[in-house]
Amino acid sequence: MNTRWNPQTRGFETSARGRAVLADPRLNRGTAFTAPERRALGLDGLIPPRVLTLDQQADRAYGQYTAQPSDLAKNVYLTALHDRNEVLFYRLVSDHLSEMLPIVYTPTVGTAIERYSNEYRRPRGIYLSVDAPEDIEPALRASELTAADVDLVVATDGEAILGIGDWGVGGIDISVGKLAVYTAAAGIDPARTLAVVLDVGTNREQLLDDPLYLGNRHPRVDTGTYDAFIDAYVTTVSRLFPDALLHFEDFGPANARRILDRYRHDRFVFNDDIQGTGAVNLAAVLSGVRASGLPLREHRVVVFGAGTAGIGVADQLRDALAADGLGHEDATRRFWAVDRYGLLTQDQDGLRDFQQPYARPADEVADWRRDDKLGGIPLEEVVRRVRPTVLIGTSGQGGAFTEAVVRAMAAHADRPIILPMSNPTRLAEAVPAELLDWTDGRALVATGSPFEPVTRDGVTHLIGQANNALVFPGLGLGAVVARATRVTDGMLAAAAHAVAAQVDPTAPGASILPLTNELRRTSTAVAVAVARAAAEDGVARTTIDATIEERVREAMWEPVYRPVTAV
Ligand SMILES: NC(=O)C1=CN([C@@H]2O[C@H](COP(=O)(O)OP(=O)(O)OC[C@H]3O[C@@H](n4cnc5c(N)ncnc54)[C@H](O)[C@@H]3O)[C@@H](O)[C@H]2O)C=CC1
Ligand SMILES: CC(=O)C(=O)O
Ligand SMILES: [Mg+2]
Repeated sequence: MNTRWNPQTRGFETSARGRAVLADPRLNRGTAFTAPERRALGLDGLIPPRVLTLDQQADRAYGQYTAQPSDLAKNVYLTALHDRNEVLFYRLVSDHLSEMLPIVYTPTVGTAIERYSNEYRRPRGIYLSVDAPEDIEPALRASELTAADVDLVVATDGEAILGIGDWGVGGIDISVGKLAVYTAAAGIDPARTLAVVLDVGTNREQLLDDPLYLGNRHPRVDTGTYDAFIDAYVTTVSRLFPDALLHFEDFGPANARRILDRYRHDRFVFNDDIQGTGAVNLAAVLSGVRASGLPLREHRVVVFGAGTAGIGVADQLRDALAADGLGHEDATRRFWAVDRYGLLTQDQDGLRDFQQPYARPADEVADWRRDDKLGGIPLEEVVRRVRPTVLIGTSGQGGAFTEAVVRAMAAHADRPIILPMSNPTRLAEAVPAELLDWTDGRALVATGSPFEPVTRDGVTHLIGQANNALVFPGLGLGAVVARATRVTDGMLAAAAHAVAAQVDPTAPGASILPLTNELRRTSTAVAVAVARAAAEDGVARTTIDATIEERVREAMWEPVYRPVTAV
């Protein structure tokens, strides 16, 4: 049995017949198969006689979806639909993007990952095991995709899923969820993508003890074994699919930065938590700066949670402050990074290499209040001393931006920019309604997971989602259209500026980021900006000219049925 996409006819050709057609989610259109198609594909009698349109199917599916009793059940329903009929799945998600994004993505994808081995129905993606590195190539080849067929591979090692930690093989659902967002938000062709989990074990006892756990039942491997496995993955996937962008997701803090730095200069790789998050945060701050009126170079930034995302965020923002006239050194000194033992200071043991640039000299903070239980200078003291204008949360610590912290900040900032970016929802450092209350409606807020608008004093404040989902889909699309060979800092900065340019944050209650129901428009703008930046940085393999916007739109896959020809 053989199925292939014919780019000339823009349709599928398949030797599959009967139930095999219905079992392939790329080909299957269920009750929408027409009478001639049913005859040609051996489907007569296998489907009820009425032929429905995609619109009718989408209506029915929406009814089934809304009847599900919980968010997790909705996620399971959509996963099953995805496995059954890919076009219908994307049609449904695209039609109800704001409603369904929280189900296929944060927060519910977090629950789905925690429940992976219990809710498992059928496989999706590619499962690579550290115990069988020799199987990397055969597993990738089993996708039946050839060198020119793959645009994007999203891989996780499952160690730092959102803010919920190590979930081992269940992490595959974050790769699947990110790909669903790539397609729904930016029209990345789902047939040209692969979701991967790099199963290197898990340190979560609960999983190791669970007889149903589906991943490798051993602790995470040592660094040497890990690095060799990652290298085998990167090398093999780049050889088999030389044009594919390798997206890394939710790696742990000991590995994420190291792996990115190892490959970013000579491979087509992207770490979403470092680079995508950095870009969306920069967009939120640029937009907040417009609303506040205080020039970028005058801002002071506290980052709470100095891990993969937090320092990724700091690095891109630091470069923007530097470019706004401060220079690298002075810009770096505008940052105070707080982690689990309080403010990062140069005399602290155990700082990670990527944290070190932001550690403050010990003598500068010698008289700041320390908290002995914490083992350092707490967030509240940092805020009182620093008087920040921007406060960013990437700690995974729900509620960490307390009333005292926020009021201390608001005492010295007219329009405090406060971004609780941690996911899922329950781990947000603060919720928008409280932030607006504690700041008398002055705070400029965006959050990692979705929140409802907040109305106070007659003003409705729309809450933008400071989530890398505003960046990575368009970044991927722009990189694919430009046929880029690297993801450069220029491409990330261009993405951030493009996102910020989508909104007018100056109106009362306006969101500082584009809303998710406009995600497709945002992704288009990001893709155009990224393609142009790729050309400027000399990493594009096509000419980028005035037609780029049209080319980006044309490249976007739409959820409509394509012809299926029996061969
Ligand atoms: N909105 C967005 O687009 C994104 C949000 N995130 C969120 O950021 C959070 C962190 O993710 P990663 O950076 O990937 O994880 P990570 O594990 O690399 O970093 C978390 C950091 O928080 C620190 N931390 C832990 N407890 C703390 C405490 N009590 N006080 C201060 N710091 C503490 C850890 O030591 C670590 O440095 C997660 O909740 C994740 O969902 C991550 C990526 C994108
Ligand atoms: C959004 C995302 O990438 C995270 O929370 O890890
Ligand atoms: Mg992530």
